[in-house]
Formats: sequence, structure tokens, C-alpha cells
Amino acid sequence: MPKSQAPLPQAAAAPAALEVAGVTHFYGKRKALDNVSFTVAPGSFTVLLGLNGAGKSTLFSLVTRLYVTRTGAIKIFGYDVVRQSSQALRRLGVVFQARTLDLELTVTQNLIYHAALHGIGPFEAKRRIADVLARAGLADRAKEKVRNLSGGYIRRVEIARAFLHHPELLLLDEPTVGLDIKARADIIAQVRSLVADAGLGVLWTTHLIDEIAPTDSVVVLHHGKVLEKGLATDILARTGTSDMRAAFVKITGADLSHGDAP
Ligand SMILES: Nc1ncnc2c1ncn2[C@@H]1O[C@H](COP(=O)(O)OP(=O)(O)OP(=O)(O)O)[C@@H](O)[C@H]1O
Repeated sequence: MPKSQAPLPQAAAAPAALEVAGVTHFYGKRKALDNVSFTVAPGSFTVLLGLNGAGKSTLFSLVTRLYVTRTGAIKIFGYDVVRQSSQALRRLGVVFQARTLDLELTVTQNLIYHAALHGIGPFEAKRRIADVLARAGLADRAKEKVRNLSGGYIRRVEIARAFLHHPELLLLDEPTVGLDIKARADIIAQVRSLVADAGLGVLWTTHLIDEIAPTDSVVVLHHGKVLEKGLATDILARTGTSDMRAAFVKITGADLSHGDAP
């Protein structure tokens, strides 16, 4: 073959921030996840949308290795969470649904403790804590006891803490549940700025449809199955709807009239 016609070398595809491939999970005989597959691109804000019982927390537990994946595979930047767990989990930051800060410690003390757990020395920890608190708009709360903070501020500290070891993928499980409208908006803005400024890949699980922006990637999980995935705008076009609430109803057939998903 003449040199000019030689095939170009294939560029290796960059791994997804998160790849969930064919994951099925049972609780006894109950199938909570059924052949679930989707990806989160690096630097993207991906919403895992599903009503209560859809399987969001189960998936969360499998990604964070609370449960072991038995069918299918989960990879973080190409590292399998079961077989290469330290490389995979090093790249992961997590904000759990339940509050996990020590209420009796100050904001800084909580963050120092977390930095030490990740092997970050005191000098570097101080620098990073100043950085994450500034990003979260919490610089003036550094010395405050967590007990004295509102629910919204506590969540912001948890997000700042999850970013302290500079993960490339951040998982948040229903992070705005129980917060008022202003606190919800602040938290969404905080995480969206981490995506824009730090190139973080985010998986944001929620049942709150109004948290979705047109440029977000969306995965619709319903009764353990992925029924739709793609950019929010593309989902609207495919379903012939003008808002995500109508799209969700069309995709899932769910009845939202009793206020399950505002
Ligand atoms: N430990 C468990 N044992 C048995 N069944 C469970 C367990 N945890 C969850 N399930 C069931 O698995 C299914 C998925 O639950 P999961 O908690 O993952 O959903 P979810 O989307 O996170 O909902 P929620 O927001 O209510 O937590 C549900 O039918 C639930 O009842």
C-alpha cells in the first residue's frame, strides 16, 4: 500500500469518568437493577433521574463499593471498582445522602481530618482547605462549629470536603433533599462551578426534575431499568416534549400528580 494510503493509527479513546456496563443487582429475589448501562463523560454534569425506589441508592452503593458488583462492571477512568479498587476510588469523591460531618468539630477540623485520611500533609491540607472553602463561599465559616450551621451550609461543607483530595469524578446522592429553594440553588451552583472550573465529572442523583439544565446529560432510571439517556435537549427532541417533566412522564408512564416528583 502506498504510504499516503496507510491507515492512520487509531487514537486510544479517552476512558469515561464513570462507566456502568450491564449491571444487575438483586436483594434476595428482588431485582433492584436490571442490566443498567451508561457513562459519565469527564467534565460533564450527569443527572441520574428516578423516583423513589428506582434504584439510585443501590447503584451508588455499587459504585462506592459498599456492595460488590456481581453482574456487569463499573469503571472509574477505566479502573474497575472491584479489581482495581484503589486506583478507581482514589479518583472518586462522594457526598452521601445522610450527613457525615462531626457536628462538634469546626469546619476546618472536619476538613483536616478528611485530608489526613487521604494522606495529605498538614501544609498542603491548609492550602487545599483554603481553596475548597473559597470555592464553596465558606471562607468566613472556617472556624465555626458545624453544629451551628444550617442544613444548606453543612451540605456545602460536605461538597467542599469531597473535593479536597482532588477527585476527577464526584458522586452526589440526592444532595438537596430537605433543603429550601435558596440552599438548593446555591448547592447546584457550587457543583456546576466545579464542573466548569475544575473539569470534574459529576453524577448527581435526584428525583427532582427541576434540577436539570438543558446542557446536562440525563439518565432516566425507572424500576431498576435505564429507559432513556442523553443530553436533556436531545431527550426533549426525541420525546417531542417541551420540558423534562413532560418527557419523564412520557418515558416512564409515571403518574406525578400525587406529588412524588415536583
Ligand atoms: N437493603 C435492601 N433490601 C431489600 N430491598 C432493598 C434494599 N435496598 C433497596 N431495596 C429495594 O430496591 C429497590 C431500589 O431501591 P433504592 O433505594 O436503590 O432506590 P432509590 O432510587 O435510591 O430510592 P430512594 O430515593 O427511595 O432511596 C427498591 O424496590 C427498594 O425497596
